[in-house]
Amino acid sequence: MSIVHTKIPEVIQLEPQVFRDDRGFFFEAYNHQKFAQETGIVTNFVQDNHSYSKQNVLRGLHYQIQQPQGKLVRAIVGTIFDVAVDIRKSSPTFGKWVGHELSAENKRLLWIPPGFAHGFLVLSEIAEVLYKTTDYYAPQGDRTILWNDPDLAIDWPLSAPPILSTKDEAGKPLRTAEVFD
Ligand SMILES: Cc1cn([C@H]2C[C@H](O)[C@@H](COP(=O)(O)OP(=O)(O)O[C@H]3O[C@@H](C)C(=O)[C@@H](O)[C@H]3O)O2)c(=O)[nH]c1=O
Repeated sequence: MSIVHTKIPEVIQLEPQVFRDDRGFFFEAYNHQKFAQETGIVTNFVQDNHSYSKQNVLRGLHYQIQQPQGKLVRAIVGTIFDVAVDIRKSSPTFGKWVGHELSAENKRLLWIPPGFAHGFLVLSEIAEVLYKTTDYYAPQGDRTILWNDPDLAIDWPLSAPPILSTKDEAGKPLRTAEVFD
């Protein structure tokens, strides 16, 4: 597994070693010990999420103000543009974002620590996304930051207007959103 610290160093891109043979391929999508050794982060994942989305679906930018979740995200079908936004007020990278392409093809994973908002845009015809989380779903603390907040200026690689949930259409700009200290 190779790891790359993104331009927000706590957000880490991981690329597993893929073993290919005549049958197909094999790789360890997650290994608790190796993840801890290579990233220095000891995680305790408690939930696995799986979503299916059509092209141009944009989910996000989501976080839980209570029970903040770290997320380890990958696409097992298709391609997504996966985005993490630092929403920790005391952080030198507060309000900054990183976006990385994750696909069934490149098999990359993105580690998004607690304290970040997360979202993704589906670039392929469909995408299935799997992600592990370090805390449970807690709907009362569920929050959404507006995907196109001009203060964030996320450069989404859009080819058409995004398909959004009602909740996400009503997201708040970072300026008025509840954030972490
Ligand atoms: C996230 C979540 C949703 N649900 C339910 C609530 C709702 O009825 C339905 C769909 O929920 P949402 O519209 O919030 O799903 P979605 O827009 O896919 O939300 C997800 O987006 C990505 C970007 C994330 O980072 C996740 O943490 C999560 O917020 O699933 C759960 O039961 N458990 C969960 O963990």
